[in-house]
Amino acid sequence: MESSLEVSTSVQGAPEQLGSRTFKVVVIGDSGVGKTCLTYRFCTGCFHDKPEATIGVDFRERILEVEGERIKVQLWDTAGQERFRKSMVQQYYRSVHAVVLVYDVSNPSSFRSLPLWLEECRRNVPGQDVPRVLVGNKSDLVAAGKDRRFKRRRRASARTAQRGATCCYLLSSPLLSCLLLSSPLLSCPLLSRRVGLSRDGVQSRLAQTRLHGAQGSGSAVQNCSPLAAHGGASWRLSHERDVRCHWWRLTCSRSGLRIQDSQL
Ligand SMILES: Nc1nc2c(ncn2[C@@H]2O[C@H](COP(=O)(O)OP(=O)(O)OP(=O)(O)O)[C@@H](O)[C@H]2O)c(=O)[nH]1
Repeated sequence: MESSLEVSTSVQGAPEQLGSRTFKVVVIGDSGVGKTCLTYRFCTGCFHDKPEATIGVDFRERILEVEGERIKVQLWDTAGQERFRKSMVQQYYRSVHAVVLVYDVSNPSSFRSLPLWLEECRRNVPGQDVPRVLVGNKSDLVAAGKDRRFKRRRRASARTAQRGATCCYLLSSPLLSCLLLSSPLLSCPLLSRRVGLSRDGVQSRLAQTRLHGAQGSGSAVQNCSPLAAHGGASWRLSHERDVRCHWWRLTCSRSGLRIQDSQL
């Protein structure tokens, strides 16, 4: 198994602290959906020009400040190809704090695979309802709003995924909100406009965000996302069985990260 470690503290300029808490986040999804690019970008602030297929797992880390505390986010970028995962899968999920599921918005088959990935999660973290975040990557490959065929396909596959992903979180904790809304994203003018907040504003909203209720307990829907500030759109936290999923479509390209929201 090959692995590498890329540590970045530069994005927020926070020096690593001895004894800071570590959060393990596993990133899963079909091969080629962009897991390496996404995690690399998050940790280094740069786009990975020539990523190779991940063998086993690559580790990347970044220090973030959440509610006044410096925490270490350790991303496990796992191989999408079955032959490169093999018997390691159990290790990936050991003591995991959150799982990020990635699909490629231009590749419906990567979307249809989501229930299988969720099933893998369930098998490996039995009895634990870990937060799961769904990311649709490569939205640059779909001319938004123009390709009707794709939209129809996406709606159909979204319904399928919804059935499989009945317990999907989005922005399910301050940690994950920070993870996705941290400085590389906020430096993107489009997102700043959408959020309608300065970075400090976002951070302070995140500080007010609380994960409501524990795993699986009744209804836990809360208006919490900083994105709620944009145009009155209601972004909600949920882990109710039949609650609709909220999605981000995220583009990680050479020119930066771009984010679009949509509600299924
Ligand atoms: N157009 C576009 N291409 C992307 C984006 N993100 C990644 N890619 C490309 O998608 C290809 C696969 O990216 P990876 O990050 O290696 O995919 P992966 O999911 O880590 O793949 P495995 O390691 O095999 O599991 C590369 O050629 C990337 O340049 C994106 O947002 N837009």
